[in-house]
Amino acid sequence: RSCSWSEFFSFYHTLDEIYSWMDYLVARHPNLVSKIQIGESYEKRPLYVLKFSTGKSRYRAIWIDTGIHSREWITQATGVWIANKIATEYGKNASLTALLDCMDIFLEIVANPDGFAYTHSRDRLWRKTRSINPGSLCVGVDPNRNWGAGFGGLGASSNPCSQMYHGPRPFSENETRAIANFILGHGNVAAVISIHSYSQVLMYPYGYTSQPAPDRQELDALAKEAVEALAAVHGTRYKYGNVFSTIYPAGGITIDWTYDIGVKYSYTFELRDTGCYGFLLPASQIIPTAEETWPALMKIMEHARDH
Ligand SMILES: O=C(O)[C@H](Cc1ccccc1)CC(O)(O)C[N+](=O)[O-]
Ligand SMILES: [Zn+2]
Repeated sequence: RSCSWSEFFSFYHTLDEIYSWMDYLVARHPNLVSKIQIGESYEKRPLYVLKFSTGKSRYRAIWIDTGIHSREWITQATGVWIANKIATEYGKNASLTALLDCMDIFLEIVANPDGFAYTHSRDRLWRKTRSINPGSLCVGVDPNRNWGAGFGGLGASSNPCSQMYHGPRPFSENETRAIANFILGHGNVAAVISIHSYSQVLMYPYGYTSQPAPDRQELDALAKEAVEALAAVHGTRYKYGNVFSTIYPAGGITIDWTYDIGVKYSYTFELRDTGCYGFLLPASQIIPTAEETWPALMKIMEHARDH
């Protein structure tokens, strides 16, 4: 039985299957795709990032991460589909080709591999990293509260047993520190898109304060365009707005830190659904979810290229 790739994208996969597939993609598209390691997890797993680049020089870059919360399986699956989409449509799709002719894309599909492995082996609903908290029986830090912007503020907990435990200090986690160091080291990242699930929302800064972001007008207008492009595919409706007022206050989040270091186009997606299945979204919804997310991503990436 030949296993067609569309079948591959229709299923959730283990960490090893995704890492092997990354190597397959690189081997199949050696002039466009390469794999870099930005660090290692607490349990010493490699943190791999796929680089999509046509340029010899270092173009301005777009960063996309999926799976930073390990239980949000639709996000890693969407990351796999996005990687394949970029690799197979470069040279065919005019707008993607135009984008890659002057931008690089960096995609970290499994941003929390220790947690992801744990969702397969022990606890499907594990969210945090798997680092040991000294003096506590509770394991892990919330990697979306561990960033150095509004760290330890609203919407984060100092209790290691909490799902929103911010950790002992900013960037205490290998997994967040590796991304931050990569973005700072690259020095030319124009957009950061951190993909979560669920609740069907597209958000921009801030989460740590109710103060409006200086660029909120532009970020809001772009979010509106993006969710309209998303809805046009399968009719899925997203809300959009700043984190603080759209969902809840949250200090120490990825996009507040990237925005505050100067990455204007910092966004977070909360993919399907709105609570019917939640984190246990059926695999039958992987391809439809990825298909509708793609035009929204393209809107943000093209805008970042042009501004
Ligand atoms: O609380 C979170 O970190 C996200 C919501 C969010 C996402 C980005 C920035 C601030 C908050 C919700 C979720 O994706 O983690 C789903 N959940 O609550 O488990
Ligand atoms: Zn999340």
